[in-house]
Amino acid sequence: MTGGPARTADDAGPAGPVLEVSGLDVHYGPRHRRRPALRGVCLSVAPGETVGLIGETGSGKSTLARTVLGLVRASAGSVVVGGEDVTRHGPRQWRALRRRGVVQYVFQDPLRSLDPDLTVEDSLTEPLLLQGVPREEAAERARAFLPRVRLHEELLARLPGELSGGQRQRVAVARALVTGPRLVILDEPVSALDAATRVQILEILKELRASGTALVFISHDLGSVAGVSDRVAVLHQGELVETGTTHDVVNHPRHPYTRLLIGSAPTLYSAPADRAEREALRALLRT
Ligand SMILES: Nc1ncnc2c1ncn2[C@@H]1O[C@H](COP(=O)(O)OP(=O)(O)OP(=O)(O)O)[C@@H](O)[C@H]1O
Repeated sequence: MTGGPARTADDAGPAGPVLEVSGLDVHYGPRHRRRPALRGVCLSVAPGETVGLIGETGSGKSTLARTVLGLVRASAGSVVVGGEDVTRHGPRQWRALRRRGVVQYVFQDPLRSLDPDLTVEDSLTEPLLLQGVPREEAAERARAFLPRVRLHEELLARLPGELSGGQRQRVAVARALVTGPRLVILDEPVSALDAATRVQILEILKELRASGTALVFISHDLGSVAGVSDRVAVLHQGELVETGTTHDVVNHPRHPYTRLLIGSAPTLYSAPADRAEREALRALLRT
């Protein structure tokens, strides 16, 4: 970020975007074999908004999530989280940001989001304790959050390994949201779940939208994000090719790749669902 006094995540006004990604380039590999994973990505997320980020495998979705979480370095452009430019943050600054609970995350595999040695209760109270909430109040707030993710109190004493996949993911969602962060990045949170559990988690996410936390919901499947998201952003080969309200993107997709994605989504109505047109769109994308 250039110019103006340095701002921190705590003094950012509530009206400003909670996430502002501008002209983001990310490369992987050694200098002589650098390959671009993201090119010129711009994405803005307002407080309390849910944005679905979709794209097929290898399009750069996880790279974008990991860059926003400070796990991957940007080669160019900027990432501003809660008003704080985090693009050049080092590990120590990131630790401080995570400690303040400005941004949280949920990964596809809940075992990656949860410490296998912490009980459900400890997993839920830990982020609150890190923020300085007294232990008793933290335990109370963790307990009070359980109904919002449809978990029963009797699970509080269990370790992640003693839960079903769906229960684990609900704990991961609760852990990410219990502190009321400004922004939560969910990277394929339902992809590893069976159909019934997927629907349950999607319903929970839909209800949690009212909490005021902004969600970036990443998926290769437009059908999963469409029911939950206010807006949808479409990544194709490292570039954001389309962004719009979910209604507009689903009903009037402008980019051929978006039309292809919609045509491939079995649960969505779409004009180009016809195989011949899909093939024509595929050919267009290859040129
Ligand atoms: N650590 C890494 N080192 C080198 N290349 C990587 C690394 N991580 C990802 N890539 C490459 O960057 C590109 C984008 O990968 P990314 O994982 O962001 O895609 P994605 O859309 O999340 O895919 P998926 O849906 O399969 O998770 C791919 O070409 C991938 O091979």
